[in-house]
Amino acid sequence: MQDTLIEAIALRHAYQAGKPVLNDVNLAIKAGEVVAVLGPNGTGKTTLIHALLGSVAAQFEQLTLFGERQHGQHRKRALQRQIGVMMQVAGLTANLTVTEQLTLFASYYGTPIPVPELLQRFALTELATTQFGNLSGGQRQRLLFAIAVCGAPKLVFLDEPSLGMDITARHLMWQQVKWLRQQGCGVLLTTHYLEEVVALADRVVVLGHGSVTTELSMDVFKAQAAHADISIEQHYLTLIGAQQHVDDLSE
Ligand SMILES: Nc1ncnc2c1ncn2[C@@H]1O[C@H](COP(=O)(O)OP(=O)(O)OP(=O)(O)O)[C@@H](O)[C@H]1O
Repeated sequence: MQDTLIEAIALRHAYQAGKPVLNDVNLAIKAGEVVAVLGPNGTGKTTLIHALLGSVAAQFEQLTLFGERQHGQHRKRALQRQIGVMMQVAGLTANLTVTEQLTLFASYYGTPIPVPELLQRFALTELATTQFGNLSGGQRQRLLFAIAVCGAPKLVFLDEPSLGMDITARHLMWQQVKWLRQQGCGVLLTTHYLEEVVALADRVVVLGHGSVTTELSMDVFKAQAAHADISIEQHYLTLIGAQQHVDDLSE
């Protein structure tokens, strides 16, 4: 049986009293598994990652991280180090070069991935001496992804990692996610690109207004679409209850 890396039961969070963003969300990620968390804008995907990391004060019935029960917001440093995180908003020092950034972040870990390997894996070799402030949006995303995995984590949270990436960079990112999975890493991926979900995910979790509305394996997701003779995109729109809305707009 695969190891469960993280398991949350009845995760709840509200930024403002009386306005819950996460409502009793259950989520588990196993070693070597890519779980795509999907849902329309504002349904709580980023908040879910913050809640798991303890960067917001979420409540839960139970949260287990690498087999250890967690209490409140605190996460032990030793456990945090085993998690790689790439969030949508991440500021890095503008005047440090790509190599300097990677060297700095890798130095926080005991057995990091060597910087030359990171440069090569994330197609950053030609940008090695470029300062962060002079990188394009997609190049910054590649660097942020490399930083997220530089400590050879067991679990990775990727919040819309391919935002702004060109097609080549996106495919390169996919290869690296597949490589992480081969290493036994568990991956939580949020994305609005369904082709990415089909290429990478083993399991799909759909959030609607902060609750899990659908959870199914990628095989079942694809089979349901094939059975209904509709595209993956149409199937997803049906699952989130938006197909009728799209049909109405196109009439
Ligand atoms: N720091 C905050 N303070 C107050 N409300 C917040 C905060 N961050 C997010 N929210 C609200 O919480 C809800 C969920 O936001 P979240 O960013 O988790 O959604 P998301 O599913 O990741 O969206 P997207 O697909 O647009 O990235 C939204 O209504 C958002 O306005």
